Amino acid sequence: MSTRIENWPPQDAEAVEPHPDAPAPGTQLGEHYSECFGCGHEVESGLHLRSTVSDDMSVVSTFTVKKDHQGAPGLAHGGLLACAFDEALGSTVGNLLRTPTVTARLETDFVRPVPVGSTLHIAAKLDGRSGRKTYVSAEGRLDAADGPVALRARGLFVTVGVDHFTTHGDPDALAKFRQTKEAGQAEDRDWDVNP
Ligand SMILES: CCCCCCCC/C=C\CCCCCCCC(=O)SCCNC(=O)CCNC(=O)[C@H](O)C(C)(C)COP(=O)(O)OP(=O)(O)OC[C@H]1O[C@@H](n2cnc3c(N)ncnc32)[C@H](O)[C@@H]1OP(=O)(O)O
Repeated sequence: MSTRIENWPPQDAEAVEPHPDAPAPGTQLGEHYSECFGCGHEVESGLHLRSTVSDDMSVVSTFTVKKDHQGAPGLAHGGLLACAFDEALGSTVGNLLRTPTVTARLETDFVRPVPVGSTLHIAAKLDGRSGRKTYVSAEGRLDAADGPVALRARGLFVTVGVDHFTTHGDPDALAKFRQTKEAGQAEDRDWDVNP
């Protein structure tokens, strides 16, 4: 299952269309869950990614590297950087296609070191879709939208039903997720498949 996807997107992928009710370019996306390590405000040492729709097919996110995110002294841990890309790519798919998806595959190329204190500007775009599979890729630049490229990533996200979360997730956490939504604390989430 884990063979590298050589052609990106693969030949069977079709052009992807954003959902008719996808948030418009310029919309700032809220956290999708307050306890999410990637974007949730309740996770003190989390990544606190903040994302904005840039066009029909793209979302830009920022992530500022803190001391808690170190691997080597003064430098971001690679796994955390991959996590930031997982969040940025997943948020792009989830918000522009308005469907629940999970990461099936994530490839990350680390191009240059990312120091503590720097801000990664991650530009992610939808590349194609084939059935339940959505292909999405991103570049992360240091300290500015046109700064030097520090990482590149590609992700395959698979659309799942709500049963994925109800079967495998924690009921209390799901209840909290729903309450957050009902209280309007996260972005509008009128998903096609609604938990
Ligand atoms: C109630 C909540 C609602 C949520 C809605 C909120 C949305 C918020 C909006 C936005 C924010 C989102 C931000 C989140 C960001 C972070 C996301 C994560 O980190 S997710 C956690 C990590 N990922 C997992 O835990 C998956 C674990 N894996 C699985 O559960 C399964 O393997 C799954 C679902 C991925 C696939 O299992 P199958 O049984 O459903 O389907 P099969 O047939 O195996 O795969 C479907 C197709 O995908 C291909 N595929 C699957 N895995 C592949 C791989 N590794 N490489 C290549 N192809 C793969 C297969 O070959 C197949 O392709 P063919 O349709 O036959 O052409």
